Formats: sequence, C-alpha cells, structure tokens
Amino acid sequence: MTEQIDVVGAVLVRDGTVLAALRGQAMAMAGLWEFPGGKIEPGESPQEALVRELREELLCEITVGDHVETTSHAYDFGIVRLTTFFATVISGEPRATEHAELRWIPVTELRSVQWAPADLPAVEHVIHTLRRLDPQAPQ
Ligand SMILES: Nc1nc2c([nH]c(=O)n2[C@H]2C[C@H](O)[C@@H](COP(=O)(O)OP(=O)(O)OP(=O)(O)O)O2)c(=O)[nH]1
Repeated sequence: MTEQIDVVGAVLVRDGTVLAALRGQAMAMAGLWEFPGGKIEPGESPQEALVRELREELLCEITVGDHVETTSHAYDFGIVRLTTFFATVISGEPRATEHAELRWIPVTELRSVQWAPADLPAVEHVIHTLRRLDPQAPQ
C-alpha cells in the first residue's frame, strides 16, 4: 500500500510578502520551495506539529491561524497530504537551520519560484486570499 505522509506547512505573511523555504541538499526534493513545517507526529494536532516544527527548524514561535488548504499529492515515495495554515511570528526572527534559504516573497511574485508540487493549490489560494484583502495591490 502507498504510504500516506501527513505534513503541515505555515503560510507566514508579513507586509505583503510570504515566507518561502528552499529545501537544502541534505533534504529530499532539494531545490524546491515549500512552506516551512514538517511531518505530523503521532498524537499531535496539525497546529501543534506546526508550532513544534517552526520552533525546531526556524527557531521562532508562531501562532496558528486560519486553515488554507488540505491537498494530497502522489510523489514516487508516497502520498503527501499537506495541510497549510496562515500563521504569525510572535517571537524570534525565522532563521534557516535546515533549509538552504528563507525568502520573504512578494505575493505578486509567488509563482516565480519552483514550489514543491503539493504546495501549488495552497500557493494559488494564498494569492487569491491576499488579493481579496488588498484589491489595490498590483496583480
Ligand atoms: N515541510 C514541508 N514539506 C513539504 C511541503 N510540500 C511537500 O511536498 N512537502 C513534503 C516534503 C517531504 O517529503 C515531506 C515533509 O518532510 P520533512 O522532511 O520536511 O519533514 P520533517 O521535518 O518532519 O522531516 P524528518 O524529521 O522526517 O526528517 O513533505 C511543504 O510545503 N512543507
């Protein structure tokens, strides 16, 4: 049976930009951008997993807000079910400890980097949500 991997990702928004993380050489899918986060451990809620992952990987504290998307994508190693939430940094400045790079990308440029395939529905959702909140923003 194909393995299902439950993963959470944080959509951190700041001044019209969204934080994207570049997977490093030591990680599977190196060179693709993703929302910071990781696998949900047994007994954790998705929100708890997200707080833990950002504490471990980005050395910052967040609060988790609204759900963005839950989508499944079949990779060759298994099916990733990715759940994303809007989130806010409440202390610390996100720092890359495992990723090759962290980048605050203007929402209008989000499509210009190569996202992990599982992230594409969430990226589109974020673009449309933030555009609705600020219709004056350049398209
Ligand atoms: N964190 C994250 N992982 C994603 C996203 N999109 C996507 O396809 N993935 C995939 C990549 C990996 O196969 C899997 C998450 O694994 P991971 O290696 O980041 O998780 P983890 O930090 O818990 O890893 P580990 O402790 O098992 O090494 O989900 C995303 O936006 N964020």
